[in-house]
Amino acid sequence: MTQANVTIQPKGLIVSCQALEHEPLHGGDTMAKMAVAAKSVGAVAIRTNGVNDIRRIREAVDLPIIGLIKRDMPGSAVFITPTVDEVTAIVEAGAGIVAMDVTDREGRLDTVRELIDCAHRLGAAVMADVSTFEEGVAAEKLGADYVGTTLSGYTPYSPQQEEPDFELVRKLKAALQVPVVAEGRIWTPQQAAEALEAGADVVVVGSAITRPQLIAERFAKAVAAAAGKEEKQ
Ligand SMILES: CC(=O)N[C@H](C=O)[C@@H](O)[C@H](O)[C@H](O)COP(=O)(O)O
Repeated sequence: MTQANVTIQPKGLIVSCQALEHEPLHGGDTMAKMAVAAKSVGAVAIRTNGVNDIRRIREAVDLPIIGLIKRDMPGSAVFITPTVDEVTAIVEAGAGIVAMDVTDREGRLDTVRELIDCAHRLGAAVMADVSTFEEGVAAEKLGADYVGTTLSGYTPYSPQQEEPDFELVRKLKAALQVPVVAEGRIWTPQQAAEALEAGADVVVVGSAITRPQLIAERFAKAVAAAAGKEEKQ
């Protein structure tokens, strides 16, 4: 798959290496090390947040980088690459693909074209993070090079579920020309494989690989539940 100057090997695994400021792995070269680990097992690209991690990962691995900047904007629910300032910073830091919110909130679909055009002018491709089928269709029309299911479950009007949204993957694949990225709540290798069966061109896995506190939490909860059961017996 070639968009702008970037190629992502189809049917591959993309590892999202992200740690926000409040997370234990934030800072330094920890996410770059995660990216090295991902590359060592054949990951075809890395998705990451923030200028520091984009730069460090750019130096550490020669894989395509999907960059984003999460920024809270006062009075807005949009937080993934909200403005052209972030688009510019992401490309300058070395990402070849810019991920951004392309949801139907706060008139975003009317204003996001400026961000998409900006990324393209700078020579980068665009991954649209959407939450519904309609947003995916709109994203392709607006010029996005990839459409990902990233935000399904994170807008109030999209399905709120614990499982990945494979139904959205299926519907997008049937309607779009651009590659469809399955992303969000993929926790097991089986689910990653299922994403491809649903029609995804590539699969992004994040927390299940790179957020140890969330991985550990699942074990801790299972152990606590089992301990509770034993006590009752
Ligand atoms: C909703 C949102 O903010 N998603 C973010 C987008 O970049 C990341 O926090 C996720 O880790 C990423 O989408 C991968 O998903 P998961 O970690 O579920 O595999």
